[in-house]
This record gives sequence, C-alpha cells and structure tokens, in this order.
Amino acid sequence: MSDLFQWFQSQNGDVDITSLTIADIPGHGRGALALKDLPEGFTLFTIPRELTLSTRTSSLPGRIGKPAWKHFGLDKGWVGLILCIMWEEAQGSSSKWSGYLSSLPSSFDTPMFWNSADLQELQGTAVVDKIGKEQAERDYNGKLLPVVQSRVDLFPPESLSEHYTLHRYHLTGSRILSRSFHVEPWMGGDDDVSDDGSQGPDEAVAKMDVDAERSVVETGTIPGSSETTKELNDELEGPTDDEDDEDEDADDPADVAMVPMADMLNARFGSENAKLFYEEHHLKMVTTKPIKAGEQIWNTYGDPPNSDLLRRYGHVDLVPLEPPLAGLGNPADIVEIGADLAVFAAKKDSPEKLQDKIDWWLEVANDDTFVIGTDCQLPEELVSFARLLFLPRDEWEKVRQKSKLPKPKIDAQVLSVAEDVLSRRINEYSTTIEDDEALLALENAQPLSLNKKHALIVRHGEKRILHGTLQHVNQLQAQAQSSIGGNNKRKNRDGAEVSGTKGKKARS
Ligand SMILES: C[S@@+](CC[C@H](N)C(=O)[O-])C[C@H]1O[C@@H](n2cnc3c(N)ncnc32)[C@H](O)[C@@H]1O
Repeated sequence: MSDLFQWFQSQNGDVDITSLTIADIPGHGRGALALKDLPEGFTLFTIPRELTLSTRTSSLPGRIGKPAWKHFGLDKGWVGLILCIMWEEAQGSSSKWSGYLSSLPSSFDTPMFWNSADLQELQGTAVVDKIGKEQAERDYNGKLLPVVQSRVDLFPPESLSEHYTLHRYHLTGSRILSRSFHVEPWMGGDDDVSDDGSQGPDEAVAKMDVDAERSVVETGTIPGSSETTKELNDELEGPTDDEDDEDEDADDPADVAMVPMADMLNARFGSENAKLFYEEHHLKMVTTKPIKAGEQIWNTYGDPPNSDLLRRYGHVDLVPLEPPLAGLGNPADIVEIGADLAVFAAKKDSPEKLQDKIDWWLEVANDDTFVIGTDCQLPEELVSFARLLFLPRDEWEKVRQKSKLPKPKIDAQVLSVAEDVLSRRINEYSTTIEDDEALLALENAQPLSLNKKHALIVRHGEKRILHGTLQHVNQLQAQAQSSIGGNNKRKNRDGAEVSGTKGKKARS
C-alpha cells in the first residue's frame, strides 16, 4: 500500500502518514485505520482536483475530439468514463494515474459476476432486475467497440484483447459503481467556459466543485440519492431503449469521478466518522468525529439497503436492529412491492373495472412500486392506492376532478388488500423465512459460500420486513374485529338492535 501513498504524494496529494494507514481488514478488503487518536475536524488527506479521474481530467476525450465523442454517444451515460479508465490503464506507466489504477481491485463479489446458481438464491429480492449485465453488454458492443475500432492510433488492435474486453468493461464499470464520487465543476470565480459551453479537459479541472452536502451523501459513490441511483442504473448499466431520450434532467456523467485515496475508505450503517469536503482546488477528507487509535476510518455510502449494498459494492451490513425487528440486520433495508400485487388483491373483491383508476394513479402519483422499511409500517402510498381501487363511482369522479390522491386512511378493505399483497409478495421468494432462519442458525457450523451467505442475508432481511408488516396488519385486523365486537356487545347490553358483522355474529 505504500506504493499508493508514494504515487499519491508524487502527484501532489497530501496524506498524513503518521495519522492513518491503509491495512487489510478481515471481511472488508482494505480500509483506513487511525494510527493515533484523532480529533474531530482533522484533515486526513488532501486530493488536488486534477488528480481525480473523470472524462474532464483524462486527455482521451480531447484526443478523440468533441464531435466524435458525441457522435459515438460517449457524452451520455458512463461508457465515456469507462473508456477513459480503460485507456488510461492501457497507457501503463505513462498514465498519470498508473500508481492509482494498479491499486484498484480486479475482482468483485457483486452479483454482476455471480453464476446462475448463486443468482437463483436472490429470487424475489430487489437485486435481480437491477444487475443490468445485458444492457452493459449492449453498451459495450454498441458504443465502446465502434469508437475503439475507429481509432487504431489510440486503440492499437493488438491491445484490444488485453485492455478492451467485455470482462474489463464489466470490471471497470464495477470499479466506478463501488468507488466513484460525484464531483461537480467549481461554480465560484470566473467562468472560462466558452459560449458554446465547451471546455478543454484541462481548463475544466480547475473549476470542478461539488455541493458538499450532496457529495457527501453520494460519496463512495454514487451511493446516495435515488436520482443518482437511477442515473447509475441507467448510465452504468444502461437505460432501456425507450429511456434513452428521456434523460435530459439526469446529472452530468462528467461529474462522476474516481477519487484516489478517498476511495480506500469503507462504510458501515451509522458509522461515518469522516467525510469528503470540496474546495476550489482540492478535495479534503476530514474527520467528523474524534477517532481513537486503531479504529477504522469510515466514510458513508449513503446507508443503502443490503440489496443495493450487495449489488453495487458486494457486501452487506449487519448491525443491531431496533423494534419491531430484532437481531442483526441493516436498518436501512427495504422491500419493494409492485402495484400490480395490489391490483390482483383488489380484483378479487372488486368487480369494477380498475384500468381507469390505475392509469390515473400512474399519471398523478407516478409510482408503481411501494416501499416498506424496517419500521414495518404500511406505506401511505399503498394505502392510498388500495383506497382508490375501491372508491365508489361518485367519489372516484370527485378524486379525479380534484387530481388529489385518496387520504391514506387504513380501513378494513385496505387491511384485507394489504394482507393479500404481503402474502403474495412473500410467495415470490423460493424459500420460506423458516428455511432461511434454519440456514442462518447453521451458518457457523456449516459455512455457506460468500455469495450464498450474502443472498441469504438480503432475502431474509426483506422477508423479515414482510412478515413484520403482515403481523402488524393482522394485529390491526384483530383490533378492528374486537372493537366491532365490543361495540356490538355494548349495543346489545344497551338494548339496541344488534347488527350482524363479519367475524363477530351477535349471539342471542
Ligand atoms: C470504496 S471501496 C473501499 C476500499 C476497499 N475495501 C478496497 O479494498 O479497496 C468499496 C469496497 O470496499 C468494501 N467494503 C466497504 N465497506 C465494507 C463493509 N462495511 N464490509 C465489507 N466490505 C466493505 C466493498 O468490497 C466495497 O466494494
């Protein structure tokens, strides 16, 4: 690792090697450890902006030329950055980043590289449909290979089988996915951007900046906000064809940068004690809490659920959970529930045609997926959607006219839909929660492969939420029943007429 420090310092990076070291940490790959007690606000290292690696700082876009860069679609998505990194690596020691690139991992534990038997273990989880391997392959064939083949001066044919293979494309994409940061151009000071908005890579470097708040969240990259996640999926893994033209509002892919040294920090839910700050000419990693000698220095990846951690980074978080859940897990875990499950559940009871309501919902709420977290509460959107599906004609007309979603008020009909939805969702996994718990209990005695263990933790985390929510729904149903019963009894005692109600018939 001293090779990385040496290279970093030779490129005007500043690191305090008496305060931190990079070491192998069991189960975490490499990470940063404090060598002495560090106070809050201590600068661990400083990275000159020109040492970040992006389509702004690599000289490749300038060599290809802006019109050709655009023509090949390298200005959209992440193919441009992937190509820059592959090209810099192919330059060997003549690349400014050679000492950095040789420190990057060459294998990943992410599902992108799993075999089909291991992928099967993820059935039902939020990971499966988001891996995007096929789309990445289409981008490689449709965008990267054409430019590589058109410029033999930059990409000598004999270098293709070593540096520009599909495997290296996936590997480089995974390096970006797990290590890049969001680094925007510096907005302070004069702006050298020419009228047509063009900037040469070098002049742009001095102007990179990031909105610190955002960058912190999105650090590690990209870890962060949902827009960034979408951008990531669309750009690294590729948008679906019909999404290709819709991304005008998406963040600029030129803001995605590899940040040497900063990407050596690991992250764990709720453990952040350092963060990257952005200044005009430098990025700085600064402690945000006092850190004791020997402790790990943690960045944040935005605390995603285990399904996303596994997909992007190849690991999962296990920390103590709070009620209603217990044991170890990721407090940021979620379960995604397709709106179609609610439609199935509603169709069972409601003879009415639902298509108009569904179309209206998709237009107004723009949401076809409901998300439940570790609090195991029914999402308001699901409640509102379930109510919509059952609205009588006159109320439905009013709602439509006002363009206002139904209030998320839980009633017996909503609970019945929720019960059905949760049960259907639970059935989407190929194993039961009891199967998973038996495997987890056996794990110490009969260790699973890392992939199988990670898949087990992700799917068990999701099922725990589903079962917790189902239990909550059943409790609400029981409460409703008993209060109906209580009312009936009271009415009976009071001598009023007893109405026959579902589940609690009046006894004479
Ligand atoms: C930004 S890099 C951090 C440095 C990395 N450990 C290395 O050896 O180069 C992100 C990668 O670190 C690993 N990592 C980060 N946090 C982790 C954690 N809490 N547990 C296990 N692995 C972790 C994952 O492999 C992830 O893809």
